[in-house]
This record gives sequence, structure tokens and C-alpha cells, in this order.
Amino acid sequence: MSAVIAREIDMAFGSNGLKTQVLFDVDLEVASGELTMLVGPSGCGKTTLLSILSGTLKPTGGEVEVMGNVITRMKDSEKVILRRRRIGFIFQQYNLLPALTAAENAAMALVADGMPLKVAAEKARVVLETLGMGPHADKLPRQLSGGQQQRVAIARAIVHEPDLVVCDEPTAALDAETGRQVMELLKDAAGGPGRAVLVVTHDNRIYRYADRIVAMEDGRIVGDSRLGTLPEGLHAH
Ligand SMILES: Nc1ncnc2c1ncn2[C@@H]1O[C@H](COP(=O)(O)OP(=O)(O)OP(=O)(O)O)[C@@H](O)[C@H]1O
Repeated sequence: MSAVIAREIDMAFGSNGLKTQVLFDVDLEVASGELTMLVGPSGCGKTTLLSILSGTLKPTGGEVEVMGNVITRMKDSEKVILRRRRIGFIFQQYNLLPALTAAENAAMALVADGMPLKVAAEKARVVLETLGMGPHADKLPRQLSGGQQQRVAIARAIVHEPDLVVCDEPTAALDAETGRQVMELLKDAAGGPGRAVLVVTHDNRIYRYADRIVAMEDGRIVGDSRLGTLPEGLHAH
């Protein structure tokens, strides 16, 4: 099953005379149960495409379906609810709230959906334990290493059991060994049957964690490991 289906996506920034087109007629399906990596040089449009696929940015053309919902035709208020319930987000800079503990940070998606903080933090604690973070659940972000903070961010992204987890450069701020550990956790904990994980990266050290690699260049998809069309030097395994 496809978690995301994008058809003929165009994206331009700016207006009239100063328009810059950054995505050209992109078609992409992201399968559930797989870790798909979107790779390519800086500025080729990866983050822009990720933002469009997860409903945080509206494309200038084309259509996006997330778990059967055509988000490009949804009202903003409906998209907020869909994102909150069905999508988890992980960023390079963990974006944890400094005044909240690891458990409270990890609980945010549940709290945003109306669950009392105490109950949500207990659920988050269970997820943190699966990520090896049990002993750190009551610490503040500044008391944690980068790798530990990224584990909290993974917990926050999966605590509400979303259908899709999107990650933008999740290992860019981490050393090689910590990046490898974070990817193992992402693949095991975030992945799994029925859930799609979409990772944007240009960190070639983590390409081997992909089930599928999709390559972009200059706003277009130029290769796909599934089709055997990856450019030279890019391999899924
Ligand atoms: N809000 C915006 N307004 C204008 N231009 C933008 C905006 N966001 C992105 N761009 C431009 O769109 C192009 C693609 O940017 P994007 O961040 O998607 O690339 P990327 O492949 O993710 O790059 P990186 O790997 O460096 O993060 C770039 O030329 C960027 O300058």
C-alpha cells in the first residue's frame, strides 16, 4: 500500500517577475512498511518536496494523497489534524522544548490531540524505554547528548503511532557512530509493518539503511533503486 502518492508536483517560490521554479512535474509513491530515502545535492528540492508530501507546504501544481486523503484539496484546519494524528516529524535540530523533560517532549503529539500531560508522558516513557532512553526520561534536553536528544525526537515522532514518519537530515548533526545508532532505531522502532518512513538526506553514510533510494537533481527525480535507475555511485545496500 502507498502511504503517500504525489502526482505532477510543481513548486515555484516568489511571484511574477521573480518566480523561481524548484520542483518540476514530480511523481512519487512512498510505500508503507518501507524506509524510503530521498537523496540529492544541496538545493535540489528535497526539503521542499518533503514539506509538500507532509502537508506543511502547498505546491503550485499537482496533487498529494496521504493515506487516501487528498491533502492538496484540504482546508488548513483539516491538514493540521491529519498531520497531528497520522504523521510524525524528525528534524536535524531535534527541536525539543528546553523546559520540558524527555518524557514530556516525547508526549507532545498526544497532548496536542487532547490527552492530559501526565497520561501522555507515561505513554511516552514506554516508547523512550524501547529506544534505550528509560533512564533519561526525566532529564531536560540540555542534560542529554545529541544522539540522546535525537532519540527523544524519534519517540516524539512515533508516540501517536503515525502512518508516516518524515525525517529531514536526521543524522546531519551527529557523528558517524551516533548517526548509525539513530538510523538503526529509526529503522526498527519507527519502521515496521504498515508504517512508511521517508528520510531526506545527503549523508551517504546512512544510504545502506534504505529499503529504497530515490535520487533528485535540479527539482526532478532522476533515479530510483526500485527501477534500477540510480545514478552511478548511489546504491540501496
Ligand atoms: N521559502 C522559500 N522561498 C524561496 N526559495 C526557496 C524557499 N525554500 C526553498 N527555496 C529554494 O528552493 C530550492 C530547493 O531548496 P530545498 O531546501 O528544498 O533543497 P534541499 O535539496 O533540501 O537542500 P539541502 O540539502 O541543502 O537542505 C533552493 O534553491 C532554495 O533556495
